[in-house]
Amino acid sequence: MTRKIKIFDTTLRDGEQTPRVNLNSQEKLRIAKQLESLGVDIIEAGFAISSPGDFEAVSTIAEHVKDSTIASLARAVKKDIETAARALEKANKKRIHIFLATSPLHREYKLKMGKEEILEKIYEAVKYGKTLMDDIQFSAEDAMRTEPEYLAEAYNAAIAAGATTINVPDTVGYRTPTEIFERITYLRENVKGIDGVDISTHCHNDLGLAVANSIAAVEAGATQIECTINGLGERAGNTSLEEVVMILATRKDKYENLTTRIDTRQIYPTSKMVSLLTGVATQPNKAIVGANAFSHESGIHQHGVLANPETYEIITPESVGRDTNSLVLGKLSGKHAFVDKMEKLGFSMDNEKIDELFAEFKKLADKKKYILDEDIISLVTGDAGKFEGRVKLESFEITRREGKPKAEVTITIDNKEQTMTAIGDGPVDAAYHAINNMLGNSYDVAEYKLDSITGDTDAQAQVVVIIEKNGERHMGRGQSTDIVEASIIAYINAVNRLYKGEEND
Ligand SMILES: CC(=O)SCCNC(=O)CCNC(=O)[C@H](O)C(C)(C)COP(=O)(O)OP(=O)(O)OC[C@H]1O[C@@H](n2cnc3c(N)ncnc32)[C@H](O)[C@@H]1OP(=O)(O)O
Ligand SMILES: CC(C)C(=O)C(=O)O
Repeated sequence: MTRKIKIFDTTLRDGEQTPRVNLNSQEKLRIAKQLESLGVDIIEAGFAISSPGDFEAVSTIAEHVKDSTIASLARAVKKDIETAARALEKANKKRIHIFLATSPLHREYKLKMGKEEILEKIYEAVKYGKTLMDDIQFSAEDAMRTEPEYLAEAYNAAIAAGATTINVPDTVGYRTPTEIFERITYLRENVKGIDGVDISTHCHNDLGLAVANSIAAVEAGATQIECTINGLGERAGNTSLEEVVMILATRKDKYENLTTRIDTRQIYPTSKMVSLLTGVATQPNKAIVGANAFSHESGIHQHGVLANPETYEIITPESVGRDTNSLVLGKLSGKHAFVDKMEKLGFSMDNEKIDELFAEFKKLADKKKYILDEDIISLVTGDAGKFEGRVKLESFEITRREGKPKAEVTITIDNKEQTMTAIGDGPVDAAYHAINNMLGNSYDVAEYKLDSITGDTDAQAQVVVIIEKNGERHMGRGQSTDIVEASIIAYINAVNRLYKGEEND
């Protein structure tokens, strides 16, 4: 009998808990739309009570993404649950994800609650959630370090109150696959009504076992996997979506009865988009989506692959959306080829947006010989990341004076144009000095990261800058074929986000 495995993506919630990652609601919406095209069953869009920005992101996604169920996290607290329900009001399919920790450490030191009090809180919270919507998921935080008998009681309470999914997180990534298998088996044998609900797994990667542990949970009967694109998440991250999905898809001999709704051809574009928008690059040797995942360097391997790719490849690049011989676009390409490429990469948008992006594409094609898939993904991503703020770059010029770079930068601040020159240790440093002089402020650049989006010397660069003021950090991103321009755009983007944050305070 076929068993459908639901994919619950938490890139926008646990993934956003990755240190330094901070997405605005338009960026989150762009990712959510892509997750919908990917075929994700449930998108955890955020933690609505945590900030006005997260509330806005959850409600925007609820309004615009209709195929996937949209979920918001909530503590076992009435105001969290109410806020989650309000943010989800416009969703076609919605879920509140209520959590409460159950392990001895969390009970004693964090919650300062006894066992009975926790069981009551679980029951009350889920019961209250049920008055607001039908689909309620309950997670026992730190389940895998909780006494098995008590954990079963916690899930008994959640199911008795009406939970439709019970999630069994390995919150600190402590367990091994055998232990996960045994724990899920134990719960299946000891929790009342468990056959009528989905059993979910949520594994962290502290010991590098998140993917293996998720698969072990599924082998023991779990029907939902919680995961993130590129394995993003708190500390060492979560189960990576691309890896668990491709394990189930590739090992059909072993998992012939398990299916997911994921369109695997959307995996690579989604991974690239998330990496560009979050500013977190994937390591080259990352399974499935890393730059080297389908590269063959050594002679014996190359010989084998030329004779038959299956000698050294268990997955085809095409099956995960890494088209090796796809149509190359350039400055002479027309709109049909452009739209065709966008569709193949899983992006659907209205005609007005396509016209806008096509114009951007032509400008880029004037600067670059070939436009690769990564360039198209970055065009769409860059568009989502655009942030119209108080400060705008008009022009800049870099020259050298007495051996040092000199930047002349023109910006508008609240529509008033200003020009300033400054000298620096390098061209970026000089440009930042000039901008700071015009802003009348100097921000600490806590981080500056430069990545190339594609190869070649005419490649697009992505710069991520994090600036700091009064202990608060603001991330900005810029993309251009010119690294100084990308750096200036990223800095101005970060300043605009800082200003926006101050307006909201
Ligand atoms: C395992 C996970 O990933 S859980 C999700 C983690 N994600 C986040 O924490 C990001 C978003 N969090 C936030 O924005 C804030 O922590 C908020 C808005 C939720 C709460 O902020 P604050 O009210 O300032 O509380 P703070 O974060 O300092 O402490 C958490 C409080 O919630 C309590 N708490 C923690 N988990 C739960 C829970 N599941 N149910 C009920 N109460 C809880 C803690 O005991 C503490 O209570 P106290 O204030 O009475 O001591
Ligand atoms: C809220 C829960 C599911 C969580 O993120 C964890 O336990 O890691």
